[in-house]
Amino acid sequence: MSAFPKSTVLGYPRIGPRRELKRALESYWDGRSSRAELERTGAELRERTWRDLARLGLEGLPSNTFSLYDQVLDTAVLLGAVPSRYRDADDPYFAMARGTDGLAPLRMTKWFDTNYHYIVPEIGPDTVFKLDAAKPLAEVREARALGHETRPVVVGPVTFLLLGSALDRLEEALACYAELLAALAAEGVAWVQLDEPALVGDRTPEELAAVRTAYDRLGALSERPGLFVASYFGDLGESLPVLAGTPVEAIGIDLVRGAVPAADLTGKTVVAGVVSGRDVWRTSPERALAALASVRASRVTVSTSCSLQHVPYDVSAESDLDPALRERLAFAEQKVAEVVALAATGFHGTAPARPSVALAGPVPAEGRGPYAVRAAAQAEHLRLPPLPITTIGSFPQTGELRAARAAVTAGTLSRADYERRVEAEIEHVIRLQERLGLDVLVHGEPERNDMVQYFAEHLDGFAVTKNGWVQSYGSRCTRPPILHGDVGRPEPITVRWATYAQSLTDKPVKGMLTGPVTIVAWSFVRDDLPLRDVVFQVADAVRDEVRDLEAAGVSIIQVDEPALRELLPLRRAAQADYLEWAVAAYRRATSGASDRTQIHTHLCYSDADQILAAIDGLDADVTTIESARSGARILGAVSSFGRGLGPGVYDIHSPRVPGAGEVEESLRGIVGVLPVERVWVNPDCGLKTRTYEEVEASLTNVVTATRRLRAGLQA
Ligand code: MET
Ligand SMILES: [Zn+2]
Repeated sequence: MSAFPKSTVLGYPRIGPRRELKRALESYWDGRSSRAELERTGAELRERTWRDLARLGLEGLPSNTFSLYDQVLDTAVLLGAVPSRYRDADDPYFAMARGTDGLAPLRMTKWFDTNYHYIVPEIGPDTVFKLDAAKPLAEVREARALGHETRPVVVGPVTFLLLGSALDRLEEALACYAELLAALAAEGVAWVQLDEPALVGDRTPEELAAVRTAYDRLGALSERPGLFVASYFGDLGESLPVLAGTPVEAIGIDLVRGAVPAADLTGKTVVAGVVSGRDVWRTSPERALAALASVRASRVTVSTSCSLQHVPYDVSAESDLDPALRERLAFAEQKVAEVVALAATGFHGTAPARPSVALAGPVPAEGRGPYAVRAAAQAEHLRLPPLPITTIGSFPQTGELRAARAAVTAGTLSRADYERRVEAEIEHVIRLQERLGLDVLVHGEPERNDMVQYFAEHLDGFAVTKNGWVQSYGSRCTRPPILHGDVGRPEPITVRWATYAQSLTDKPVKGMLTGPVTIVAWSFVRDDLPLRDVVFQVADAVRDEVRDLEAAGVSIIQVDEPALRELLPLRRAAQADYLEWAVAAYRRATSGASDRTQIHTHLCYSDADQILAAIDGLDADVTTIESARSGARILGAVSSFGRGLGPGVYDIHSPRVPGAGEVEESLRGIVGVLPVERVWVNPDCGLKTRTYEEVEASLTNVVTATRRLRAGLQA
């Protein structure tokens, strides 16, 4: 077996430096281009990545890190775990990812504690595991034709099965992995990378036994490449001795989030993740070298802490950033260069001084009364019908609006003209909601490029990038702001749009804000202060905005926290502390409102099950929460909250329009579990990714269904 290369990365961004993949996907989905054209874009992006990594001097190039949608979905296809209902679709792969007219997509959720979303494998009694190794083999051959030997990367069996809640199918899955390893060996592949991020979470004895079985079994195969099991996003903990006891030759350890293991790993190669794949800061060479020098193993390879898919491509594309800030930054290209540079040294260095720790300011006194008092004051003031209908905030972001924003940046459209367009859009959205018969209206968020970036652009302490895109799911990308200094709110941000919208209608208009945890979770955050203190600084800025909205006459204010679950530490031991300060931050942001002001919060994407007590602790008057896409599992759990609840009645991630009957059924399910007087009717999430046509049809059906239920209530 050849030695593991001295430098590598666990994965690389794939959306394209100018989001080429996004454009190619959307064009294919819209029927403007063929599958062959899409494949061509994919091939160009792969070629470019391998060329760049080789040019930077990286030794170990990964392959199969490219994906047309998601690497977990690719693994499902690899193992034959394609539910039969998708097999006859025109394009089964995208039917699973996005749904079709007649088929709902597979469930999607967040990849560990990142803002990347993967497609949840559906493994049921009908699943027949059967290897289809076409994709990894094709990428190995494609790279070879370009002059690169590569290490295919595949999600490992334990993580894949845990994500699909099917660890009991280990034997069948292992048979496929064994066949895959044989096929790769026959292809002349020297190393394969099996990603097992699930091993950094708390694992039961049964799960640890599965790790042992899996890697003993795969390790015992006679015809196979070297096995590199990559962990990331934290410490391996109790999984490390188990893995170390199997015949795998190389183990990947995240030395940014986790500590250098005390264990002696002589006999193994340790692929040491010392360059962070989760932030945008330059690596401290002293800290990295100190970590590298203290690993006890037969061989140490320098690597990133996880795939670089979570960071943007290249700092040098950011000419507008303050040079002093730019100096501190490293995106994917710069991080590869750091890996190469570290590998070229002899791993000698000293530990750096610890960063100084700032204390959070005093927590503002709680201003709000108990829920019963608030609810009475709000009911009196708002006079809403039973089952009030609302939306989550955003309406479709039209191409015209995006073009207008680009024109302002380019200097070809004046700010005043742009603001008139935003107002016209707000008026359109208000009229549409009135016509459809919604009860609590929104202004539609047309002025926001993104729910976090927009606030970052208006707060001190943040910088925004031009090209710093990171894939969120499929073709969707976000451009996380960079929180690099102390946060402050120099002036009101949303008040003028909210009051303009309210001036157009007699129905209440909700003010829409992004919560402190979400703003921080979806930004790249300074690493010289404890996260909690950074979040509290943001919370104080949101608190100022809540106060100003209220003073301007806005009587419902929604503070979104879709990322509350995302920052939850993967290890249980650290979770309570996080949840305590996250909830405190939310209350700090919202508790300046009077009892008469109704505070809403919104959560989505996440498996909320683990953080229910914290969601309850937010003490929002109304909680709207994704429910339709995740199969309404959440209902029973939230029924104890005792305040307003809006479980989503339809999935907004798919272009499919739900029928009125379907919405009615889902609503009946909801009022079967929750007291009807507390139920709100709303979609799973905001509507910005949909078209007006879809939105109008869907909301029409939502109103029809709600009216049928209301009629039943009166009868
Ligand atoms: C990801 S949660 C989105 C909430 C936001 N208010 C919207 O409607 O788009
Ligand atoms: Zn949402």
